Amino acid sequence: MESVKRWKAEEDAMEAVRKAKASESLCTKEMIQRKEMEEMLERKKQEVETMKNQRDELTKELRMVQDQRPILESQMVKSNCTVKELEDKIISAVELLISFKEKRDELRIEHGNAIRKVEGLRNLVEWKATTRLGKPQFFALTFSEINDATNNFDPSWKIGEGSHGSVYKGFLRHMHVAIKMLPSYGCQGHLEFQHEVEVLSRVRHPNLTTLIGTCPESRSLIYEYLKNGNLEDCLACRKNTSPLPWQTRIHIAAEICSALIFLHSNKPYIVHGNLKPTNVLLGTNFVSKLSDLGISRLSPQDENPTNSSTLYNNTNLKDRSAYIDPEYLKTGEMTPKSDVYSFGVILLRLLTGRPVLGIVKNVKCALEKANFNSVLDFLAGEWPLEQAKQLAHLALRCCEENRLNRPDLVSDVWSVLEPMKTCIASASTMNFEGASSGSLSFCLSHFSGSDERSTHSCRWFHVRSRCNKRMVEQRPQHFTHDKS
Ligand SMILES: Nc1ncnc2c1ncn2[C@@H]1O[C@H](COP(=O)(O)OP(=O)(O)OP(=O)(O)O)[C@@H](O)[C@H]1O
Repeated sequence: MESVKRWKAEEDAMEAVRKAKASESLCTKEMIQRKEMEEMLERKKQEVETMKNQRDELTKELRMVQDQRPILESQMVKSNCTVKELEDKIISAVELLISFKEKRDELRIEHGNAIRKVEGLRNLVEWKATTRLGKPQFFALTFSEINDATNNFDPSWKIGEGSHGSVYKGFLRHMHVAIKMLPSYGCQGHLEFQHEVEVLSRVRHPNLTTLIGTCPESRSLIYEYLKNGNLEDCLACRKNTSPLPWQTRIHIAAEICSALIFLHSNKPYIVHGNLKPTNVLLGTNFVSKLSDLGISRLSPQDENPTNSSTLYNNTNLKDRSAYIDPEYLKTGEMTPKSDVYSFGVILLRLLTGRPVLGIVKNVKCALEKANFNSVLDFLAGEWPLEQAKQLAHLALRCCEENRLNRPDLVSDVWSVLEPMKTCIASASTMNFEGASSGSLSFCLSHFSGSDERSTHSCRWFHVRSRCNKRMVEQRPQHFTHDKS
């Protein structure tokens, strides 16, 4: 019994020791956990501290920014105002510039027209003076004068070479002249040559190149010098020439027509007979004058203009024949209607600027297909389409194979060209301030076939001129451009 009690007591003691050990290890574990928790807590505290610091700094910065905000906002308002002011200034400066450019263009055109008028009047006065005196002043010059005038025929003074010889620029008796050196006499005698030249020198018109004199010794003819070269070079923009505006082209067509009417109305009539763009010379402000009048009679080689191939290659020859009246080629008979044919081809060249070969066919085709715009020379600016078409139809009538179907220069051609020419001139001087797209269509709808054609076309051209200003701005002005 005793032993049982002791065993039980030992058992209890062992159980108590076990429990004590278990609670000791639990306590150790808890202490470790507590330590870890305390460390974590410490770390979190530090993090919170750092975040607090950052928050404080950010709050400080935010406050500073908030303090600056009204200042920045007022600065922004100020700069917006300045930008607006500058924009307004730029807009008004651009408007001013555009109006200055428009004014400048108007003045240039006015200036050009005024100079044209003066030139025309001067030529008229000269012509009247010479016809009143009965005989124009005509010089017979010596070879030595011609030699001096051309700086001993300096090759750099040579300005052209045609089928009738070379042309030199010269300075003679204080004048710029063009000296044409014709080939040898052939069958023509000295007196005959002199007589022929004197007859030619009496034919004077503002749109005919004036023959000033002759040098029978060297068989040369002395003409006034036209500083803007020939129409062919201008249409092809050779030698750095700028494209001719459509207004100038219409002027040129009218001037050629006027010179031809003058020649044809002579008794007996005079036929130019060699009309082509190289024989249309352009002087100051692009006033045009026909050259080479009667030259075929002075040149032994040229019975038929298509035969004189000495100086020409095949292409040139073909181009030349494109201006020749087909009836003349068939019959050998040259009449004023032969000039009308050549004039028609020149008019087509002025309108289209295209090569002469096939030009009649091309324009006919374009008109038939209602595609005329595609053949117009856009380099000339914005053509007035209806008027350009009217001119194209007229030109095609001039180019009729049958002479009898070709129009009359006075009643059919001049009657169309003259009002157009006048309108272009008046458009530049008229102060048609109310021009707008509305007035443009008004003028368009009233132009053709009206009794008031002249008035309407004046307005029309004026409006059209204004519409063309943008293009004109990008073009050097022919009216004032000195190309000598
Ligand atoms: N009076 C002039 N003023 C300025 N240049 C001129 C003058 N006469 C002729 N020229 C220039 O010389 C070139 C040659 O003229 P020319 O009349 O001899 O030959 P063309 O007209 O070319 O051909 P063709 O002999 O078949 O008529 C002209 O195209 C022109 O450029």
